[in-house]
Formats: sequence, structure tokens, C-alpha cells
Amino acid sequence: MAKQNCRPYTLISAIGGIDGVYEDHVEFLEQHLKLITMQEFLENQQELSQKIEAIYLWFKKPAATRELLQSLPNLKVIANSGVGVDHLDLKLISSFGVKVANTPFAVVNPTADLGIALLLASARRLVEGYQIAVSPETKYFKADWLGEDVSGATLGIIGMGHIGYKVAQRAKAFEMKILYHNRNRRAVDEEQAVGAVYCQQMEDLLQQADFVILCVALTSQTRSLIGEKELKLMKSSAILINICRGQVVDQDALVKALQNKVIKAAALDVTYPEPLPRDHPLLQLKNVIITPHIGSATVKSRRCMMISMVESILDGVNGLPIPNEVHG
Ligand SMILES: O=C(O)[C@H](O)CO
Repeated sequence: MAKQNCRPYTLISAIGGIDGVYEDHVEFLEQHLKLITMQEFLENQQELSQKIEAIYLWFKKPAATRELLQSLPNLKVIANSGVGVDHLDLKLISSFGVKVANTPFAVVNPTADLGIALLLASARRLVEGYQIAVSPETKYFKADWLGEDVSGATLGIIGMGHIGYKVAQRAKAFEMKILYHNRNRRAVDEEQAVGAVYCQQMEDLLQQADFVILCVALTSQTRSLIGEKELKLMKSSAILINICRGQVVDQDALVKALQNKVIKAAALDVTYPEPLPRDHPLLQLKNVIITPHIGSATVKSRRCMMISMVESILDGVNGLPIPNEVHG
């Protein structure tokens, strides 16, 4: 962490509540940053706009709009929680001479853990099983109520970045056969370490996999990457797991595929919008598990994010290279 003489003025959305930084993070944050809430900023904009050098952008808040950027002439850095930056207009931000940093390493392990948790839960129908176990209607446990084997099954990983690779490491322990598709092939020793086989064509992976897990960033190339055509290529016994962004899947096509048994099931940590409207068809389907975008939702991960964001702010305002800088 860069040595600082004074704590840089840093805009945050709020403290506590759904939009604010965690109250138990505030003590650490205050040691390093002079925190200014959005409300304080709006009440005293004339004085504070000159002083603010950083934005601590905690789960998309405060939104880095053109209007906000224009009102902060000395802004140097935006520290973004998490890895995804699809909610930020990187070109716009960089046109103001402002740097952006994210926290890729804080999210890698918990997100890969969640991917495996969803894979296991959907393969073994844990949510349905729980409902049967606790339902007052249940008189006996049926012997023909079956799930799918995970051990020995084929896992297709789409997006073999840090998270995809961690998923592969975990899947290896389940003796899964691993296929992956990625823009760039990984080094041979990295492939061998997890026993992963590269599929240059995503279609090959879709046709062979029993489980397909999505681990890509949301970009113009990956938006609706999985649509009707791709779902039809998958085995009718296959399960789709999404731990990246909802928009990577054409959700209407997914609903149809699940209703018509084109694929067997889906486990989604991400959808669009989030949360889904209460009458959305995905919420009515028994063969779907949905969690509320909790890939990085662990105490340790969120604390690591905070520390990494503070480091980026201190580096950025002190003119030092920012290790986790995101380039548009
Ligand atoms: O981008 C990420 O790291 C997660 O989705 C949390 O927003």
C-alpha cells in the first residue's frame, strides 16, 4: 500500500443499507481514506467537488455518470468492487483522465466455489430434495427420484480466466473430464495440471459436456453467447450453470429450452434483471436453481475487496502504477 500523508477524499455511496459500504468496513476505510457520502457531497458540493480524488464504487454505487465525473475535476481513480466492469463506461471515464481498478483476486475462489456448489446442487437436485424432505405432504421418500452423477461426468468450461481455471481445479478433484473454450488457449502445463482439453470451437464443447459452466466477462462478444442454437447443441441431459453475467445467456431461449426439455436443468447465480420479476417463468420451473448473485458474497472475499480497493485508491492518487488497473 502506498504511504500517504493525508487520507484522500473519497466519495462513497452511503454507509450501511443496501447501497452503502458495510458498517464493519468503515473503521479500516477511515484509517486510510477521508470518506464522503453521496449525501454529504450533494449538501456541500461546492467545497467537496475540488477535494474528491477517488470514488469507492461499492457494488455499482455511486454510479459513475458523466454528470458525476464532470462535477469532480480532481478525480484520479475509481476503485470498483468485484471483477466485472460491465456497468462502467470505461471510455467515458478515461476521457476524464480517471483510472479504474477492480479486485479480480478477491472474487476468484469464492466464485469458483459457488460454481461447484451450483453444479452439485443441480446435479443432485438439492433444492427439490429439501422441499420434499420438509413438505408436510411427504409420506415416504421415493426410490425413483434420481439425480445425475458428477464424478466422471464431462464439464465444459466456457471462459478459462482466473475463475474458470479455479473451477477446473475443483472439478479435477471430482474426477470430471474437463473441456474448455476460451479466446486464448492456456499453456500446456496449465492444461495438464487440471487435465483440461481445449476446444477451439465452442460447439464441440457444447455437444460433449454433461455440465456447461459460464465464466466469461460480459462484453459485446459474449452478450447472448448462449442462445437457442447453442442450447440445442447441448445434450438433453445437460445442465447449464451461469456464474458470470445473466446477459451472456439469451434468457428467453433458456426458458424455452428448459420448458421443452432441450436441456435438463440450469443453475443460475446471475439473471437479468436481478432480481427477476416475481412472475418470471424461470422462477416457476422446478429444474432451475437461482441464487441472488452471491459469487463473491463471503466475509473474507468482501474484506479482501475492500483492502484491494483502498490500495488502488492510494496508488492512484499518489501517481503510482495500480496493479489491478482495468484498461478499456
Ligand atoms: O463482478 C464481480 O466480481 C461479481 O459479480 C460481483 O459483482
